[in-house]
Amino acid sequence: MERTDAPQPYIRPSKLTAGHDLNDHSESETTTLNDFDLNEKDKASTPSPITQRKADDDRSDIYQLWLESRKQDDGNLRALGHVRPLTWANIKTGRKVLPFSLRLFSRALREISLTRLWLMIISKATQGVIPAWKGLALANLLDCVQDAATGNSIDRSRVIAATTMALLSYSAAHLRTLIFERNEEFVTEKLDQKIIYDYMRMRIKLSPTDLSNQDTLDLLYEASIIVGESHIMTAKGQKRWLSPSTFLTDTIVILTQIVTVISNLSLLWFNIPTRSSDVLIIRTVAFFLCFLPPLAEFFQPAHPSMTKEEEALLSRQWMLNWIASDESYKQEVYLFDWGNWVLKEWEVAKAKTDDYYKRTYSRNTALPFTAAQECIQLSQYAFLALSAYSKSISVSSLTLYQNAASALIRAFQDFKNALLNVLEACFLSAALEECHRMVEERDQKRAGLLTYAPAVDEKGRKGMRIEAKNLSFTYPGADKPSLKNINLTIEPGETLALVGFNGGGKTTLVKVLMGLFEYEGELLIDGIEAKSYNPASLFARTTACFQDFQKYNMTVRENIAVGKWSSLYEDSELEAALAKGGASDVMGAAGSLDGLLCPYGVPQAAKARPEDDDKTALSGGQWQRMALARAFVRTNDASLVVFDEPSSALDAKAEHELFERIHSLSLSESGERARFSTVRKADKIAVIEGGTISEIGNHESLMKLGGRYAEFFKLQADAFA
Ligand SMILES: Nc1ncnc2c1ncn2[C@@H]1O[C@H](COP(=O)(O)OP(=O)(O)OP(=O)(O)O)[C@@H](O)[C@H]1O
Repeated sequence: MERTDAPQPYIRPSKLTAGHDLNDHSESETTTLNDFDLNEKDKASTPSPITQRKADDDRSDIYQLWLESRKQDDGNLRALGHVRPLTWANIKTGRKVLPFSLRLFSRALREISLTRLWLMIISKATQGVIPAWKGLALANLLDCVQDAATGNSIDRSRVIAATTMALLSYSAAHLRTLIFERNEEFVTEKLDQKIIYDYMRMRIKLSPTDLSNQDTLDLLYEASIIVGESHIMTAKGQKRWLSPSTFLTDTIVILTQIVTVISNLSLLWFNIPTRSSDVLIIRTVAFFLCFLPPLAEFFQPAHPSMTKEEEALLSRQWMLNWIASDESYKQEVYLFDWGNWVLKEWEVAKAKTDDYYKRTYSRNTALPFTAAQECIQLSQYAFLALSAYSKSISVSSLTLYQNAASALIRAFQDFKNALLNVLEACFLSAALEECHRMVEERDQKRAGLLTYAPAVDEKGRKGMRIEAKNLSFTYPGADKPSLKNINLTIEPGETLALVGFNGGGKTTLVKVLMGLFEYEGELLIDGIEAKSYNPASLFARTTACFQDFQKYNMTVRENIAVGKWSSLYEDSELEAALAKGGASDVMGAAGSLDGLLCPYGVPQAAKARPEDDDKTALSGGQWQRMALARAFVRTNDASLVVFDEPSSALDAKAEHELFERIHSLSLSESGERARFSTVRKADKIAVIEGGTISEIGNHESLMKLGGRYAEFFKLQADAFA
């Protein structure tokens, strides 16, 4: 990578410190340099959440089919993660979705040898024949017993043959497991791992913009179920977990059950020995009676669906459950004693979600069908008992019939459950395939974009030249823009500090300027529209320490190398970054660069678990220094350096040292005390209020203006006087 040792610009949104009630200032007091208010035309050009959703109508066929699978009879969409019922409409949609789902699985199956796959299919098919074989073997054995009981002569060879067949049939199931089980485990494990790995890769590639689109989030939620990360909600309100191999294993279960059904039906038709002339009647009636109980299953009406409000309350219930059980909430729950409130709120939410279950059970549609099944089953036995009474049927035939009938009922039940699972897996994997497609399509588009290379300007300065013209941004789902008509220029090597009220838009502006969000208006990097660059090439030239940095439960080495993974084993580089972040003492506390850090805060609590024994817990400020080291490790490659509230958890000495280092990066002037003193050294200072720049200039010009900046500066200077 090319290195830049020349001055680099940094954008430093400096937030006003607590203790000054600056939020009391009304918007009307704002001294506005430019008229940044949106006129009607500008408002029209700012994308509203609705126009964003409309644009999603252009989505692919997979997306449309996935959406169709969520449609309910009343026209509303089924809640995410709620099982689709087994209806003809869903089966038809499933058939259309199948080629897309198969694409996902065929990619994963390529990793598995065809021989192994065929072995699995054959072993499962043989499993389907075993119940019929067992039934037949038992019937033959019973025939021998009956002959013996009625005093007929015993044919020894027949008894031996029947016993051997019974033994073989009963041990066949165990033998099949012994021989093929490992292969089945291997195939499903490989399939699961490949799909989960691809899913992780896809999620890693998603940008913050992707993740702020509600439709994408919906797709991701359903995609996360098929990889076993999240659960599905059954019609009875129970949680169930699926795995990627569910699709394969349950498709094979369907095949197995088809074999079971065919083998048992042929057994019933061809192998019930009867002794009288009413053979055909008995066979026909017995045969068709077997179909009735399972058929009744398919005509059960679906459970009612949840309303939006019930769905939201169910999420609230889970959230409250999480607050009660997760240790990260413990401190506040315990100290503020709001555990009882959590329990009470859970009960309130539960009372409302109970309405759904009451509705489900008041319409217990399963009952008449279960009763019908039982009646049919009883009538089968009554019919057969009568046949036996009239000596139309033998004991062995009766047993064979009973075995075959129950095997058929079980097979239909398993067939139905497997079909339900395959159908669900089909829709969920379609959601996953759509996410893959989106990411692939975007990657292809990006391949044709420009690669950013830092230029040297006419004054010999390296770094990015950033120019924003009428830049606006609205968070997807928000009803008003967070940034409105921002106009500013940062020259290479220049420093910009952003100041303003909480919620003014400083972090949002920084993230938009970094290319993390899509925007309206123009953003030029070295004179070229930012959207024309491949974002990865821009990010390779950017470093940042975010306000909401992460604490990784990893080694010190890994915690820093997050900023530049190529330096993972470059000890001197990592140690230099630690020193720049003021975090050298962290290495001392952890023992070495390989010491494990614990993000849970309180060491005793963390060490309550054996796996946490060798971890080092850090203070808030120490974690912030680690995050700074992460940002500093890539400063040599960076043309844009961003610090968003880098000193919020630092003590006064550490803060002073940090800004000294930041200024040495950008060659700014030497510093004074406290936070605003660091801001005054920036080449440009912008005051952000209500998503617009209300003042921009250097410290002297803004002080002379006597506007908002001068007011902020005076307030903080007074606080330190
Ligand atoms: N993910 C989001 N979705 C919708 N709106 C958001 C989101 N994040 C921020 N906002 C809104 O954007 C506005 C600007 O927020 P931003 O975080 O940029 O402010 P800030 O100036 O950095 O505030 P602070 O000083 O408190 O960090 C706020 O009104 C906030 O409600």
